[in-house]
Amino acid sequence: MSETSGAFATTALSGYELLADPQLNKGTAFSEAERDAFDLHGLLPPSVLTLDEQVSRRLQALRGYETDLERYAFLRELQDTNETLFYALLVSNLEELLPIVYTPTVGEGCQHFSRLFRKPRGLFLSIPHKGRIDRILAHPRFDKVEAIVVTDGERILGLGDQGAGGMGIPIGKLALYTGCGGLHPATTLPILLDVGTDNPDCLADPLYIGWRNERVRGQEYDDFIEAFISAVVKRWPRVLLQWEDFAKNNATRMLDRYRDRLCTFNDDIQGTAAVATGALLAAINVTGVPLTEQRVAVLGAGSAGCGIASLIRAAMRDAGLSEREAATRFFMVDRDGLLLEGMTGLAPFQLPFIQNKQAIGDWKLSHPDKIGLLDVVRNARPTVLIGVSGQAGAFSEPIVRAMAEANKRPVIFPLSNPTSREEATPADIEAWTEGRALIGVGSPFPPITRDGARFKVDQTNNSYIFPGVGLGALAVGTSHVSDGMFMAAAKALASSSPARDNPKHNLLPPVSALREVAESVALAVALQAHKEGLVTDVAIDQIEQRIRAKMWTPGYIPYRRTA
Ligand SMILES: NC(=O)C1=CN([C@@H]2O[C@H](COP(=O)(O)OP(=O)(O)OC[C@H]3O[C@@H](n4cnc5c(N)ncnc54)[C@H](OP(=O)(O)O)[C@@H]3O)[C@@H](O)[C@H]2O)C=CC1
Ligand SMILES: CC(=O)C(=O)O
Ligand SMILES: [Mg+2]
Repeated sequence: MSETSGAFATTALSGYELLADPQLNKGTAFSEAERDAFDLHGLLPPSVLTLDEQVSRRLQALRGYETDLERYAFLRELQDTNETLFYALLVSNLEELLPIVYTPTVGEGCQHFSRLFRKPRGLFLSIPHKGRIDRILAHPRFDKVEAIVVTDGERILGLGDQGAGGMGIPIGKLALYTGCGGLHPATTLPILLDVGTDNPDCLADPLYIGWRNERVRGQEYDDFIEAFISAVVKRWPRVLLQWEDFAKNNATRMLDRYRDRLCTFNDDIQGTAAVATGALLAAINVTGVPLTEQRVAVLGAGSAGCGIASLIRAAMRDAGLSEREAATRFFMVDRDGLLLEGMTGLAPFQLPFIQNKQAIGDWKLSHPDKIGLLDVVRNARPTVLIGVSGQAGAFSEPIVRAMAEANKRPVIFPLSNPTSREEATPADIEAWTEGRALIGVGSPFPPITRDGARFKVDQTNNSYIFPGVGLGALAVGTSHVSDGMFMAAAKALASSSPARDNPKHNLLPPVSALREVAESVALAVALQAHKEGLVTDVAIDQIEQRIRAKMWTPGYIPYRRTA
């Protein structure tokens, strides 16, 4: 264990033990004095490097690999060996490394997790160990934990059930909490709730590292989650807990059940809603079509789709539409077509978004039995088309062309992840709309050509939101995370839109600016929490300073040895 006191840290570890601790290890950057004090001579090559030199060396090695999956494995290994160096490398190369640490490569990382697993990181809590959760969380290593990202691995990006391999996602999300939101790595904890898997490939794989069992469901699942949350709240009463990549039958249910019990939010529902709303508000500055005149079609009426619809609808109400009028503006298309009054089998969280039969009475339909997206676009003439279905290519040419026909500047956001699951590619949308669309994608794509120059389409991903929400909430110790805080985050994001100065510019700041984005989102979120009375012991004029003070910049500090 180590203690940090401003300019130096103390530890009783030495020699191999010190080098084996990723939170303390400096590798070749241990100074001569530290090598003397901690018995490191001989264990390290004699040359002492600076952090910058270590970063250059690792970057060179990283670039030498052939595939992104190899780069992912290399970075994970580095993270588990020397966290300071990992974050120094990440922070100084966000644009290049985010697609590896995060989407799309993290998806492959999850799919290959059983083969890539080397060293422990975070916690695997499995059903057979339900009675031991308190004991597992009690380890002193976790004393400093402030932020948890938890998944049960059932809906990993658009890749479906990855079982225990889903652990890659909380690890990746928390890498952004630190890399972008500045939370100290020792305060973050990724957790995989291993409740089994229904993925036949995992179950049949002799090397699968998870609990080899079909997914536990129903009361047994709920009891396990309850045991987990109770243990978490007991261990860290003020922790921030982010739910990530739960399947749609659990995501909203768990959020509703626990949002008043602890400081918690669901990233796929609320974080995605805020980035989509922020990007839409930014697009409105360009198109000039006010929120009160927008009509929104969403493909995929699951967690993300209904979360997005809910926040945009709240923004419409803020802009002056009545509740009833705002409700008519959404066209949610799921697997069985447009969500329509009278449909059976809808989930409770979908019910607020069903269309009225009368409202579509005069639609001309090519398939009256199942109203698909093309019929919706042709008839409703939406101004905005959002994809969160995980279905590659679902925004077909006729659909995109119909958007272009109905709108001077159609807003088209295929947001599914990873890259292989996007509903359309930016290049196709650009071609099918004659360059008139305002495009946002969930995962990175190569630049398109626009006006004869290379144009990098906005990665409209909740990574623009959750690091700032976590930072803001923790900096002021908010008791809960409210919907108002996500609206504040969306507006803060929109106000940092480069298109505000020049409509030809991007809707969102570049990925390389994610640290600045997190800081401004954090400020907006914390101010909103304060306004809503969710902050009790921080004065409003201290908030900005609190946020800055909370942001850790990767760097080494000297160590002193304790007995
Ligand atoms: N850009 C971003 O920041 C984010 C992107 N996402 C992405 O969005 C996608 C969905 O996530 P999430 O909402 O949590 O997942 P959900 O499973 O909750 O929702 C997806 C919905 O799409 C439906 N669907 C499946 N196939 C079709 C189809 N052919 N046509 C219409 N609807 C279909 C699903 O139905 P069924 O259940 O029957 O299959 C389900 O209702 C994922 O790819 C995810 O990576 C999510 C969060 C953030
Ligand atoms: C980005 C994200 O959270 C997802 O695709 O699930
Ligand atoms: Mg997610």
